[in-house]
Amino acid sequence: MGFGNKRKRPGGDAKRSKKHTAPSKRQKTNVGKRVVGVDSLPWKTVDVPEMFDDAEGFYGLEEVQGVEVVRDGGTVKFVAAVPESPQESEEFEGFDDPPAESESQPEKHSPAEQGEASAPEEAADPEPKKLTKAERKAAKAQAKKSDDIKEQTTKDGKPAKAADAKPSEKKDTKATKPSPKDDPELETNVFTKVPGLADDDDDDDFDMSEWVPLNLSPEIMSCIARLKFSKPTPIQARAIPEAMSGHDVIGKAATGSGKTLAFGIPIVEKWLASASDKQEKRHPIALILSPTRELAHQITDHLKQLCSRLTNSPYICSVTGGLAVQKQQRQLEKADIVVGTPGRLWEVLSTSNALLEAFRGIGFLVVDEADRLLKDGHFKEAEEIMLALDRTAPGEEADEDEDDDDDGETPRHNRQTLVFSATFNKALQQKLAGKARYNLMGDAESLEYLLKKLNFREQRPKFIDTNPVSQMAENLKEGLIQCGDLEKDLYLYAVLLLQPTRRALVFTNSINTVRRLTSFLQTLNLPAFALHSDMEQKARLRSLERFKAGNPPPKGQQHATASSILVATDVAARGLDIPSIDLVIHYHVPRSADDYVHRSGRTARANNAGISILLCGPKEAVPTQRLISKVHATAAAAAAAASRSKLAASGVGVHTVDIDRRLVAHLRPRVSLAQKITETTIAKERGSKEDEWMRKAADELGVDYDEDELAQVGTWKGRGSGRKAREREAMAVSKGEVKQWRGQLKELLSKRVNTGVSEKYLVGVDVEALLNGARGEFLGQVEGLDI
Ligand SMILES: Nc1ncnc2c1ncn2[C@@H]1O[C@H](COP(=O)(O)OP(=O)(O)OP(=O)(O)O)[C@@H](O)[C@H]1O
Repeated sequence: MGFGNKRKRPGGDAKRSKKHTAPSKRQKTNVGKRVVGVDSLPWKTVDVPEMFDDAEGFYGLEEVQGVEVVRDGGTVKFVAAVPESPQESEEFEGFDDPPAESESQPEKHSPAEQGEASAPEEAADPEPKKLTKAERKAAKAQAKKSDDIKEQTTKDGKPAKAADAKPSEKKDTKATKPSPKDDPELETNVFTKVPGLADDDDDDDFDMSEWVPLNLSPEIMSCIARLKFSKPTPIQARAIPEAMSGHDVIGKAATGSGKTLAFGIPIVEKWLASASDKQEKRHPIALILSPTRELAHQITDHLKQLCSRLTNSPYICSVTGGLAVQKQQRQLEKADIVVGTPGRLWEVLSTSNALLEAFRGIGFLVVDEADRLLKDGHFKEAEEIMLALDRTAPGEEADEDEDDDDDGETPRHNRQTLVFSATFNKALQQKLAGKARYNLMGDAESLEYLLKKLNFREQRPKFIDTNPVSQMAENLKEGLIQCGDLEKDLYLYAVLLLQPTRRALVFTNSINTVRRLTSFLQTLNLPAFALHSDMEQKARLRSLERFKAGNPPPKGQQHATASSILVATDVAARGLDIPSIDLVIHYHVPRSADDYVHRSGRTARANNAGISILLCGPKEAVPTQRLISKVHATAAAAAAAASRSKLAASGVGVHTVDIDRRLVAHLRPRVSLAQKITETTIAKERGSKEDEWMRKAADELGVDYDEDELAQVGTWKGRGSGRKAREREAMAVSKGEVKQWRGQLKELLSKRVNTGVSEKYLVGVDVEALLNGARGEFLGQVEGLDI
């Protein structure tokens, strides 16, 4: 019996009470009943029945079992069937004050509640835990270093202070426990497990020696061994020790280079150190700000994976828009690590002084994708959060130096601030690196000024730049296809068809183009899914699920196509870590060099190879040229300076991909039909929506709706009139005609494309080889583009 998901209607409870009042026999005999507050009911996240289930009731929806709804005068009260225990065995004795939340809420770190794989302490296996070989090895490697750890000093000669005493000195290494199951909480389960995550036994002989210099606790070493990460990435190797020594850190590293764990590991280490000290309710230890919802969920998931073998693990939750607020409020009350988007976080935090007060005590404030988060539409809420964290609570004594915020003195708070991105504005980089005057009081528009708002604890945060020469991932190959402005659909289709990929990500600059291209590719029988900010959150998450679920094409398949394609706006450009994306296509040239870096960075992650292809029309030639020179300027200069270097030998930057033009021409009939079908379908949908809107408007105005008259009004000749005219034309196409086109397209798609040269059929083109310099037929030249 489940009822009362988060969409329960006010007033609907009394009616439901009839349906749900009778507890089962088993409940009557085995459970104690008590009155509890609605927020104290043991809500459980509704599981997703199937991946693509359309049913209501997941993504943030919750249900509760064994609850009676009883009317008490004018109020409705909830009698929860709570499991009987020595402390909780009292029979229901009538209405009383609701018991404290802790009595009826699942345990703070219970796996069922958190979706963590770790077991609650009371449910611990009575058998002593056996360590895997890797765990033993990790612990041994760490023990070898323990003397050094004890004597560890900071550069200043002071004793190391972050994670002040190592958890390893305080905790029993045998406490670590392998985690048996996946996270059942769908909202944080959007991203698949880290590939290569092995069963415990496979950890045997896993060499962790390269992690030893970081002086991590045996628990964390064991967690990392489980993830099969044999060595820290450069940003991890440099940022983790600084953060663990208590410093503020600004970290810059290429896309896909492991920045999440660079801040995640120090946070979990500190939590482990403090968790062993305290029994009472803890304050949250870290607040992590992310610019997009998907990234917030991904970070949450990544940190949960890291902690998945800890017996006692931090409660990690995400707080983002598009999902149930009440659930997030409840989660925030017991969270140790919170990952969220600024808008929703501020919405929830600003309504509760208690929450705000709790968050004032955080040990870490992390700003991921800082350059985006501190710009765009996010800054206002991010600033509110930062100000609120530093503000004295109402009724609290104001500190004497209250105006510290602005005078550059040490701020009152005691948190560390960790700021990460693959891209920072150049002038700021120079300042952070100490090459220019360092003054975080720059003009109000600049990132420099916004960083000032972060109120670093230290005058000079540690700036770590692991990719000063090239911002692009090392194994990324970049190509450019020059084509006519109206031929982009054709070349997009050609690349997707010719280049075998497991997952391809197509970026556009507009939501309308995402809609059109998704429909266009689907019409061509390609598995395309849309992602943009105008979609409902549930649909966004589902698109990502579907994108990830695509299967690789069968081996030896002649017409190799991408197994799944995501068509997205820049909402997918930052941070998303989806395994096996091997191709990124920029359908539109990105608006900025940084956008290009981040978009391209969705492939070639964690040392994997990947290809980024830019489709460039004549009108885009100039911005493209600028963009490329900006992205590759430093690398080109470095290559020129050391002309015998490998980099110079292989050439720097973007190469033109010369695809055989005749091959592409053979695809034209398919593309033309698919374009006609798509445009007609979209125009009809839009038309009927507009029609409906006009009807309603006319209704409200009390005037007659005259379709013909309104159609006349729409025949103006101004801006957008061409599109309107095309739309009208498309709307006039009969259903029969569309059906006929579909039939023709089906016929074409069922046949292999004969390239006209004797028996030669269209087969995959090795774009990678083309990028390496093997030349196909020249595709066409765009004036003025000389790359
Ligand atoms: N030490 C490591 N060894 C191997 N893989 C790692 C290591 N650390 C992290 N990874 C993996 O690398 C991938 C990229 O990590 P992450 O998402 O943190 O990158 P990022 O630097 O934040 O990228 P972006 O700039 O795009 O946000 C993830 O799949 C992660 O699991």
